[in-house]
Amino acid sequence: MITLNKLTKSFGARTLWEDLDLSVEPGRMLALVGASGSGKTTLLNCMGLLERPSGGSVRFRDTDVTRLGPGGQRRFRRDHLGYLFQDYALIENATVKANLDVAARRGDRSDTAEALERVGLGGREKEKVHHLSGGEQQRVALARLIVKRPSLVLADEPTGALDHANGAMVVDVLRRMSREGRAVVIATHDDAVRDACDVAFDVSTLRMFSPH
Ligand SMILES: Nc1ncnc2c1ncn2[C@@H]1O[C@H](COP(=O)(O)OP(=O)(O)OP(=O)(O)O)[C@@H](O)[C@H]1O
Repeated sequence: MITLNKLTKSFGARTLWEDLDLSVEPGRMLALVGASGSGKTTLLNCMGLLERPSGGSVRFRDTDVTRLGPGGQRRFRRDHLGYLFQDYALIENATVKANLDVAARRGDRSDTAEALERVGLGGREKEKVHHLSGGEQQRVALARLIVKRPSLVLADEPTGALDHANGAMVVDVLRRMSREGRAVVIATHDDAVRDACDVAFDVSTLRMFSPH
């Protein structure tokens, strides 16, 4: 589904990685691991078109998405991508429900209550996001992903701010999304998250390995 070919990223004179090849198929869950500063977040950002690679291509199905114009990139993000990032990217002064409705397809808003139940926030639709705790906001972002059903999910340390039970719930939800045919990529330092993935890629060594 998504294929990175000879991807290179430099900041000034510093090269994070060079000629990185990686592909993720639908139904697969991939962990991005590696030392702090090795470039896991930057790689996710390049896959999600939030940052431009210095060289190489990012192909989604048959399209090199790095070559799309601004409108094409916007549609690609809107139609295919789901982000689960540390800053949650929620609309803070809107309600939980309004945040989920933004992601729902037209005429398909009935899923929001179910998604909130799934992340342990059942009945919290009317609360303003800025009144929620960090972990609760992270779970709203997860519920938004469930509602959006993107073909490619990009998650950056999705268990970072959560206790053990909620961390396990997040992994479970992502696992289920991959079983439904989505490609899921998770940058993580958490061994339990890595071990729940089908395969892992070490951004420090550019090697793929089996976490099991
Ligand atoms: N916009 C930028 N300009 C310059 N350097 C940057 C920029 N963004 C990231 N970097 C540098 O690139 C390196 C990789 O950062 P990145 O956040 O991708 O690493 P990471 O593997 O996700 O780290 P961590 O595990 O600590 O979250 C860091 O040294 C960071 O300072």
